[in-house]
Amino acid sequence: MDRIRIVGGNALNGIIPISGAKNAALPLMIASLLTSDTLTLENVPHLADVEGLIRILGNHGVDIAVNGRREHQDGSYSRTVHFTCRTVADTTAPYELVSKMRASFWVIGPLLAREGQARVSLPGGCAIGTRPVDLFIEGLTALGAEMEIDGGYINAKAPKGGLIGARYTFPKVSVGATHVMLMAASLARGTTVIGNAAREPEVVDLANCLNAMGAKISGAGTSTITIEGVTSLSGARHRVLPDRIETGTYAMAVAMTGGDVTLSGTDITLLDTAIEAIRRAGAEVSAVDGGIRVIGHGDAIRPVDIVTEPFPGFPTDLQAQFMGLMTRAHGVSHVTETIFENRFMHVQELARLGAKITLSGQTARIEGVTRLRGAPVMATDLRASVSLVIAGLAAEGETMVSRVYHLDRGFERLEEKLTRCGAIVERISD
Ligand SMILES: CC(=O)N[C@H]1[C@@H](OP(=O)(O)OP(=O)(O)OC[C@H]2O[C@@H](n3ccc(=O)[nH]c3=O)[C@H](O)[C@@H]2O)O[C@H](CO)[C@@H](O)[C@@H]1O
Ligand SMILES: C=C(OP(=O)(O)O)C(=O)O
Repeated sequence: MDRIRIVGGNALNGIIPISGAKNAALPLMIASLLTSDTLTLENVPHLADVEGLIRILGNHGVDIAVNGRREHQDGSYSRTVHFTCRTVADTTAPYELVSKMRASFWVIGPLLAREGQARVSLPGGCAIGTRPVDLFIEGLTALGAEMEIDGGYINAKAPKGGLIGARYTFPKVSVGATHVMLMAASLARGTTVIGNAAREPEVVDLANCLNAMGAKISGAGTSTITIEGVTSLSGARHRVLPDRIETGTYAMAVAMTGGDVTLSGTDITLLDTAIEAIRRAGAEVSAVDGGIRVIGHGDAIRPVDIVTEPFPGFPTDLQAQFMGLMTRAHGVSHVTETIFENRFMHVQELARLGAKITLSGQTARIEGVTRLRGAPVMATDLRASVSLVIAGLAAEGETMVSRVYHLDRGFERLEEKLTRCGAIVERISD
């Protein structure tokens, strides 16, 4: 199993190219199930989750052609992938595949809309909470589907003639359930109005792509989304939006190690709340042509309290990384997690590096320390693992991160990107 070895203490200087967003690419890829034409996606990141979903879509009958990568001067490369699902080969998404990645459960929306039925295993994904699927069941039921749980699977059946547009208001904001409702309602008869929809940029990206395919969606990015159903969707070409979580992660790394880094190919407006928190912590962050410039001052980090919330609030997917940053702040800060009930697995691992963190319910109290010391640590989930990497970059001596398969789900060429900016980071394959 691969490990990542980090020797901390170097400031980061240079350019880090930001990849296409994992959390946008996954629903966009799934949208290819809605049409018999080709959906072409540009800027698709090369990640374990994307490769996993390619296998899952293949099982449903999607032909996939990957165009070679093109290296750019800043070290970035773009991958264009063509997805064609002439006919759906199988409406079952089996446990062996779906249990590895939560987002693969979302195939339930397009399968139900296009084929009138789906049998999809209950999902897996990061162990950060119970992560139920009640909102998907309620939402699709509102569109007229019969939903039944049987042997660890959801059996979904559309009424004769297909799904029917309806008004449905989510009792709680869910990114995944909003994605699924957008895809399902696009091919329903009549108009659907979704209340309390997720407003994340990845939802807007999916809506834009579906509209390019012929859907009639308005209001994405607000809490009320209206979808006028159409009888069929066509192919389209769409560019996956930049990864705001990767952007925020590297910005926090620079804030922690010090240095001057341009994050290229990204957009500051995707993560206003996180940028504001990083600025309050003492780093200088500005929009520059084609990206964001971050100047960190390493030893002069100020304590900042944050609370995770659905977009546009502080993203839960940056909570662990921000806690890493706060471990070296001058003073006490508080990090409150409101989205997932078990997203503090990084706390005990950060403690191995010398961090002083105490937990009380959903709030962590972090007492900044003057220095962290390298140690062996274990990745427990995707974002927790990268928080250990950035803490390792700022720690004295060697940090060895094990179980890096978590990291490979969501961070493309992490060692390479950091090494190019002066960090000592290497992958050790045992
Ligand atoms: C692949 C992807 O895009 N994953 C992101 C997506 O996950 P995901 O779409 O799974 O997260 P949700 O927005 O659905 O979850 C938000 C909250 O709603 C709850 N919930 C959700 C569905 C449901 O049927 N019932 C229910 O109670 C969840 O347990 C959680 O407490 O949004 C999360 C919140 O921004 C991010 O952390 C994940 O990185
Ligand atoms: C939690 C995440 O992914 P997933 O929803 O696939 O578990 C994540 O991207 O941080």
